[in-house]
Amino acid sequence: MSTAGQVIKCKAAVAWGPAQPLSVEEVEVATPKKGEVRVKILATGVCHTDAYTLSGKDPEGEWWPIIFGHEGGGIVESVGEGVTSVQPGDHVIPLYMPECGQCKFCKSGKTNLCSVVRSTQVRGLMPDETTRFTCKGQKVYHYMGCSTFSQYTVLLEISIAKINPKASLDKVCLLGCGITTGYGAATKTANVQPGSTVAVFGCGGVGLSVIQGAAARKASRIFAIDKNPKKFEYAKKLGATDFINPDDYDKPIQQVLTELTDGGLDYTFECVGNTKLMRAALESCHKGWGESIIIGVAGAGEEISTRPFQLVTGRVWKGSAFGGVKGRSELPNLVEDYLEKKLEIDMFVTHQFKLENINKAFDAMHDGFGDCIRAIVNFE
Ligand SMILES: NC(=O)C1=CN([C@@H]2O[C@H](COP(=O)(O)OP(=O)(O)OC[C@H]3O[C@@H](n4cnc5c(N)ncnc54)[C@H](OP(=O)(O)O)[C@@H]3O)[C@@H](O)[C@H]2O)C=CC1
Ligand SMILES: N[C@@H](CCC(=O)N[C@@H](CSC=O)C(=O)NCC(=O)O)C(=O)O
Ligand SMILES: [Zn+2]
Ligand SMILES: [Zn+2]
Repeated sequence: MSTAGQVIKCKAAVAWGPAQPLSVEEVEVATPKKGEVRVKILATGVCHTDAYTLSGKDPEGEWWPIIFGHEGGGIVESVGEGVTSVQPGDHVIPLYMPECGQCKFCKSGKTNLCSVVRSTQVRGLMPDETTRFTCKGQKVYHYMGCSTFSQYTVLLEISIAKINPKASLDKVCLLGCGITTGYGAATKTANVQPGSTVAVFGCGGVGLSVIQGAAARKASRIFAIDKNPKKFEYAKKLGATDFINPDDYDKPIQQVLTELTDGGLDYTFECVGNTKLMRAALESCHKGWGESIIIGVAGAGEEISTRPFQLVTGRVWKGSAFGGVKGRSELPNLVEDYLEKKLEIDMFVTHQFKLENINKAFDAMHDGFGDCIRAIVNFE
């Protein structure tokens, strides 16, 4: 029976305040307005950025109660007025980085940072300054324009990538953030060249995806750097050639790496969110041309530093959001790569939970034993 045109009551994990466990509640999900789409979420990954904002330390995340989640996969349930690019039944990935195709950023051809709705999205609102969720009579805020920790969510049409329905949503949901971010950072932001040398600081879901991207670009040496040696098993399978635990050395990691690579690396990537490691990653780059890409999200108020001489002498510091990938036009190609077995995703799914146990998914992510790359919440 169609639910189009009706308010849907369903389950969602609601965050009522910072640093509290999520609470699975019945929520009401309003009908999609003009340019909006209501999506039934089948699976969602849990990303460190969800935990970061839940911790209360995200300067852009002060809106409670809120429904987190931004790494989902689902099926279109109904569409609002004027929506033409998707229809009920389409398989989709929500995008925290929209692609409107019209704004200054989209038209520049230089960036994926579509900014047309950012001012409302970071305040947990739809562009009309309202939300589509209520719970216990209270307004509930959206998160990163996605809110995938809900059985149903409302998204903007420009925040949806339509994908091949042959792909399992409980795998390709990871393209909604972690895998696309790392893979894109290597293949788009850095544009790693064949034969080059690469070092990846932090081998979680994001860093491992950088490794996969660097291997796809036929880098000659790929250093996997992590304090947790269990991550090296995954790194090796994805193409890393060298494995370094900084705790095994009594000198700075940048010195270790420059000595091992005749002066430094062509590309380095920081995939932890640690500002000291960001400096180490920059200073591990080769003089004259080495590029360091910051991907990790650092804590509020933290700043990066280095001697300006590091830049004067030709090292380049860059950042990457969502891997520089334009979600609507480029993400569906990654799904095709997955279906053609050119892109590994399955290996990243190390833990699965039902929505009722979503807090255990956060625990798994934080457990520190190194056996969780990505925890998935399955809704069905
Ligand atoms: N820019 C963007 O668009 C995006 C950014 N992010 C950010 O990227 C970062 C990485 O995400 P994700 O891969 O999911 O995170 P993980 O925590 O899964 O991975 C980080 C890895 O780095 C290890 N580590 C921690 N400290 C060090 C250190 N000093 N030296 C070497 N290794 C270290 C961790 O080990 P251990 O587990 O033992 O702590 C872990 O294995 C996060 O900050 C996240 O918020 C995520 C998605 C998009
Ligand atoms: N709000 C935080 C910064 C959060 C951040 O850097 N987000 C990344 C995506 S992280 C995904 O897991 C991003 O792409 N940001 C681009 C944007 O426009 O928000 C803070 O203020 O520190
Ligand atoms: Zn994320
Ligand atoms: Zn745009």
